[in-house]
Amino acid sequence: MAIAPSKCFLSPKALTDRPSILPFPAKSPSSLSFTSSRSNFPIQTLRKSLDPAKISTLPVEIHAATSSEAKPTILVSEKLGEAGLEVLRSFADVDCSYSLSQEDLLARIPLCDALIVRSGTQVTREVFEAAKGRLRVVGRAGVGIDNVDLQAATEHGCLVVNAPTANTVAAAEHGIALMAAMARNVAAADASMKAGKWQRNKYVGVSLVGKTLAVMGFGKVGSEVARRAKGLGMHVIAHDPYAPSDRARAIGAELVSFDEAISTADFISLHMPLTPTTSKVFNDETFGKMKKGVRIINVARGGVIDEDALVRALDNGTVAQAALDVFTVEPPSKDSKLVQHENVTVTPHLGASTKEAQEGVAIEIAEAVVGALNGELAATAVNAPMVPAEVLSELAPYVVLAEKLGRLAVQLVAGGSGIKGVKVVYSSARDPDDLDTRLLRAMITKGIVEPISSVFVNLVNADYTAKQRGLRISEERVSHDGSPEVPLDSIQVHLGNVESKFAGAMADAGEIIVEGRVKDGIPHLTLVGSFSVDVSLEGNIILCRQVDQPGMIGKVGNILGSSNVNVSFMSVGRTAARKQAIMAIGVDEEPTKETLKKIGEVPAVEEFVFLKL
Ligand SMILES: NC(=O)c1ccc[n+]([C@@H]2O[C@H](COP(=O)([O-])OP(=O)(O)OC[C@H]3O[C@@H](n4cnc5c(N)ncnc54)[C@H](O)[C@@H]3O)[C@@H](O)[C@H]2O)c1
Ligand SMILES: O=C(O)[C@H](O)COP(=O)(O)O
Repeated sequence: MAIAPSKCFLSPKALTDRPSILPFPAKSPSSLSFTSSRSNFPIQTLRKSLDPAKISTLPVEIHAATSSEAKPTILVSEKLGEAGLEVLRSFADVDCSYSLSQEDLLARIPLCDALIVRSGTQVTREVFEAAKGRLRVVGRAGVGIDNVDLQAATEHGCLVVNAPTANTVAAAEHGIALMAAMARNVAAADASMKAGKWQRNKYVGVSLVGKTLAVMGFGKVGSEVARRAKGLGMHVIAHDPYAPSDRARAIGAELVSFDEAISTADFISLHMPLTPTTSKVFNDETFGKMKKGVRIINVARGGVIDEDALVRALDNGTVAQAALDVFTVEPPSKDSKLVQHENVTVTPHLGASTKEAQEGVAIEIAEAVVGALNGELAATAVNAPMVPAEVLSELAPYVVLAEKLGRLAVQLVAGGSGIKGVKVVYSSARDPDDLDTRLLRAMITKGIVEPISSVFVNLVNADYTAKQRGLRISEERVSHDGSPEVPLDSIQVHLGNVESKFAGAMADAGEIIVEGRVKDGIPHLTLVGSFSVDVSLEGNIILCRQVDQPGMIGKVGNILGSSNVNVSFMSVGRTAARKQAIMAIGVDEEPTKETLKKIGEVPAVEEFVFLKL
C-alpha cells in the first residue's frame, strides 16, 4: 500500500473536534521507514488547548493516504451484530470471515489493521507474529479476553479493547434461566415428552425461594444475578475478594469468605474471570467442602471448574445438579461425560446471545475499534492505561514536547555509548496525584527508542519496550510556584552515564540534559546542558557552541541563507558574557553536508550538531 508521509496543516476544527489522543502516533518523517505491511491513515496530534488562530499554522504530522487504498482493513472473525458492522463499514474495508481455520487466520492477518473476535477465535502469539506489525487493534466483542494472548499483544504494540458492559444483563438472565431450568428439570422433561413420555413423578424439582445462593464473583454479572435472585426470594451471599462491601449491601447480599460461601450454599453461581488464581478453583477438595446436594451454575468460564472432579462429585451425589453454559474446551467433545451426565443441563455458550446484547456489544466494540484506529485512546482498553479524555486534552501539547525532548536527547548521545538510565524531571505546581505522567513517559520512550531502532513504540508497548531494551526510566517531581491550572512548567530529560557528541549538552553531573516548556501551546526547547535557550520545537535544530562574541548570529545565518535553508528561530544562551554560548537555530530544511561544514569552519564555533525532530 503506497502511503506518503507528508507534513500537513490541520484545520483548527480538526484539532479541536475530538478530545482524544494518539495511542498510535505515527513516526515522524525524519525517522520513518515505511514498510508495505503497516498501513497508516490520519492519526492526529490533538492540540485542543491551543488558540485556534495559532493552531492553524502548526505543522502536525499526518501520514496521509495517497488513495482510497489507505482505508484500514478490519477482519471480523465471528458473527457481529449488523449495527456494529455498519459503524465499521463507514470507516474501513470490512472482511467478515466467520469460519476461518487457525491456518487461514494466520494467512489473512498480515493484511489487517484490526481484528474483531468473540470467544471462539484464539488470538495467540502466533497471530501477532504473523501480523508482522500491521495489526494494531484486537476488539473482543464481549467481556472475557482469555482467548487473547494479552502479553503477546502488548509486546507487539497491539491494543486490545473489549465491550465489557453490553452483555451483562444477558449473561445474568441466562444464569437465572439455567438455575430455574435446572431446579425444575425443564430440559430433561422437555426431551422426555418429545420422546413420547409423560413422567410427572420423575421430574419433581426443588424450589428456589428461601434457598441460599452463593454468587462467586460479585462483578457486573454477579451483582445482576444477585439482584434477580433476591427478587425470587433467595438468601444471597457472595464471595469476591475485590468487591466493595457497600455494593453488596445495597443489593442485600452478604460478602463472605470462599469457604463460608461454598459450605453454606444450596446453589452456587460462578461469575469470576478465568485467571491463574481461579483456574480449577472448583476441584475435588473444594467440592468436598460443599453441602451435600448442592447445585452449581456456571455462565463464567469452563476453566474455573475441574470438569473431571465435577463428574466425580455428580456421581457421588455431592453435587446434585449442574447447569453449564461454558466449558474448558469449546465445543466439548461429543462424548463428554459431563455434557452427557443426566444431572447436567447444558447450553452452548449462550450467555451473551440475545439479540439485544449482540447489537449492543457490536456497537460498543465497533466504536472502540474505529476510535482506536483513529488515534483515540479507547475507554475499554485492556492492555493500555486508560487516560480520561479531559486529561488527554490538557496534556496534548506536553505529549508532543515529551516525544521531541526524547528524540533530541537521544541524538545528542555519542555513537557507541549505550543509554541505560533516563531520568525525567517534571516541574509542576500541581499535587503529584493530579498529574498523570504515564502518557508523557510513554512518549519520551518513543522519542528515545524510535530513532535508534526499528521498533514502533506506542502507549501500549512503551514500558515493555523500555524494559526489553534495559532502559530504566525514573521520574521525579519538582514543585513549582505557579498556577495549578497549568499542568506542567517544564519537562527535563536526563540521560545518565553517556558521552555526548555535543559537549555543550552535558551538565556538570556528566549527564545529557534537555529541557522543554510549552509556550502558547507550542513546545519549546529551553535548556541544553547548562545553557538556557528558547527555540520552538518545529522543523529541525542546529546547536552551535561558540565563544560568545558579536556577529555570530549574522555569520551562521548568512551561511544558511546562502544555502537556501530557512531559519525559523534563533536563540543564544550563554554562561557569562564573552565566554561560552550556545546558539540554537531552528531550520525548516535539512542543510547539506557542505553547509554544515561551513558552519563548523566559522572560527569561533567550537562544536555543532544537527538534530532532526
Ligand atoms: N457465558 C457468557 O456468555 C458470558 C457473558 C458475559 C460474561 N461472561 C463471563 O462472566 C464472568 C464475569 O463477567 P463480568 O462482566 O461480571 O466481569 P467483572 O469483571 O465485572 O466481574 C468479575 C468479578 O470477579 C471478581 N473476582 C476476581 N477474582 C476472583 C476470585 N478469585 N474469587 C471471586 N471473585 C473474583 C472480580 O473482583 C470481579 O468483581 C467473566 O468470566 C466473563 O467472561 C460470560
Ligand atoms: O465473555 C463474554 O463476553 C461471553 O463469554 C460471551 O462470549 P461470546 O461473545 O463468544 O458469546
